[in-house]
Amino acid sequence: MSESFADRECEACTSEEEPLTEDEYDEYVEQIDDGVWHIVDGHHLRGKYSVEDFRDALEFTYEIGELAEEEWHHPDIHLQWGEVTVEMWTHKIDGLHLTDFIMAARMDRIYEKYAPE
Ligand SMILES: C[C@H](O)[C@H](O)[C@H]1CNC2=NC(N)=NC(=O)C2=N1
Repeated sequence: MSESFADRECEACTSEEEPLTEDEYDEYVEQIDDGVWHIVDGHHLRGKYSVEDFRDALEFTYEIGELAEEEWHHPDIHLQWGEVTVEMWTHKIDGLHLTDFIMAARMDRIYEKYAPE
């Protein structure tokens, strides 16, 4: 079985790289296709996570932030009672990179302990 995206290393990207093509991101999104993530305008990933309340949203957001700092790859995060919405793309190339999908898979792994019963 191919290595899961959550276990892959984030690849540092350079501004010389091109954003992923539609064929590439349609293939990659299958690896994280869990009802959370969708591709928006071929430009970024949007993930909507349901959580119990505001406290869980805050704690989940903090853990995502720590991951972003570790990997030096940062999402936009919208935090509200019971839901955290994440938007992920690579600023340097103004589009999607493999790293964005790896980060999404890592966030899904963090989410496992925040998913409501
Ligand atoms: C200077 C530049 O912002 C940094 O190299 C990092 C910071 N975090 C980042 N996060 C994301 N999503 N894309 C980037 O290109 C990026 N670049």
